[in-house]
Amino acid sequence: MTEVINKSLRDSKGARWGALAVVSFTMLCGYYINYVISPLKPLLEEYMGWTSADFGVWNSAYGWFNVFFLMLIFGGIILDKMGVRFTGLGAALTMIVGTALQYYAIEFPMEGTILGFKSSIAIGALGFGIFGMGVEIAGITVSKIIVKWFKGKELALAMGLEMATARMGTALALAVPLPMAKALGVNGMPSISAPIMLGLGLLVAGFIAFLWYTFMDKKLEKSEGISDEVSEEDAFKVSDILFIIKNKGFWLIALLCVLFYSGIFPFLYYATDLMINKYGVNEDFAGAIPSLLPFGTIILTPFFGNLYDRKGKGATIMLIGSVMLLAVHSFFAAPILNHYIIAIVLIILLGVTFSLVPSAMWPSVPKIIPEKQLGSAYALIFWVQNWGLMGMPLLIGIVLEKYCKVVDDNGVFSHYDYTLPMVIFAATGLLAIIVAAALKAEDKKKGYGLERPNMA
Ligand SMILES: C[C@H](N)C(=O)N[C@@H](CCCCN)C(=O)O
Repeated sequence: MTEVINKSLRDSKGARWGALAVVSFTMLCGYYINYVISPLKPLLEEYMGWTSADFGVWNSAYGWFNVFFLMLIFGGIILDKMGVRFTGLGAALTMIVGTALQYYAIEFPMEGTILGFKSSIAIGALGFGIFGMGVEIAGITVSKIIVKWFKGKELALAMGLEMATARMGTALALAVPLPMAKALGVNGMPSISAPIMLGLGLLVAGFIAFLWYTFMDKKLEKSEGISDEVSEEDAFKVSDILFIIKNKGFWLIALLCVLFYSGIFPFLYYATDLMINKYGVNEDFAGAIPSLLPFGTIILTPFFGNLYDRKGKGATIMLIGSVMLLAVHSFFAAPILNHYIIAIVLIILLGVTFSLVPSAMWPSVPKIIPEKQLGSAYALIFWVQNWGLMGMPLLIGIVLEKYCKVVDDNGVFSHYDYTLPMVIFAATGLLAIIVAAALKAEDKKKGYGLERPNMA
């Protein structure tokens, strides 16, 4: 007698890792645009008259719509109501529209001001804000997709691999734009918009990849006997938000997330400039040092994810990562430690830190929040995190402009002193330690299972 067993497509290794590869590529394209202007800061100041504060405004715009217009929260609700296919395609399209605006602002600089900002900064920042909305909603959508395919399996490894792939986009963005803008320049004038055009092309490719994923998603649901992407029973209800925000474990993860990521992502916006101003690295190579950070995470995030899947200890991993964040930024702040080799070592250590916390944090959320509320839970965490991603670049930009300009004997600007900004970044590490310790204690009390392996 032959036994017929209906297997979910999730059970096929090829199908689930294939789906992961496709959606991870979409994230890689988005992460490239996240950082594309960071290495261009010196060129933007020299050739387009930007100040550090302009740079800070542009980068903080990433969170404007997510934070003030609650677009991330709406995005999470849409995700739980409409499903991953609709939301993911919408997010990928939004990234393209936002980036087109950024390209326009850089390629066709405008005179005058809008709402007190230089016109080009205002238009470009608007574009970055729209892009930020798209890439964040894409991020929560992809997180939900990974849980859909990998729950009870290699969840943390899969999330680690997705982040690793996305970070290749970050590495590309830190290493390529400056040499590319210079190489494609004409008559000594660099082509600052060219790296953004490259990103636009990548985003279109990312959109096509996600379109491909939607077919895989349909197949998965068919294999599980689901005809409608969101069933009546699973549909999102407003009471779900109340359930999430009443959960102390959720708030501790959200707080740790905003503190930890405020010490990393905004730091990356300024890292190339830090290398030039503090460590005296040549402009042409300065982006290469921070780009080591994502490279390290590409290997280590899946490594720690796999460790979490098999051995557990998620809360401990997050605590160790937070301690390392404080240590690394404190060394960056120390004025006498200014040899570029120290910068390289610190960036590598920051890469380890940046692998530890995310590899344990994101796969821990499904241990605290049920799957049908996951879209909204990830969205709320991203929303809290976006306050930091928005506020921190602005704060650092203003601090640099007001308190960190060093002038030479003739009163001419010579360089930025990065001590104070780095002390601010170190403070995020200190606060993260306190929250990570509280999360570990809460896990012990409530039994979320953060210290237990993910795999059954
Ligand atoms: C910037 C974004 N809000 C974010 O936090 N991204 C995380 C990845 C979160 C999704 C994990 N499946 C990152 O570390 O890049």
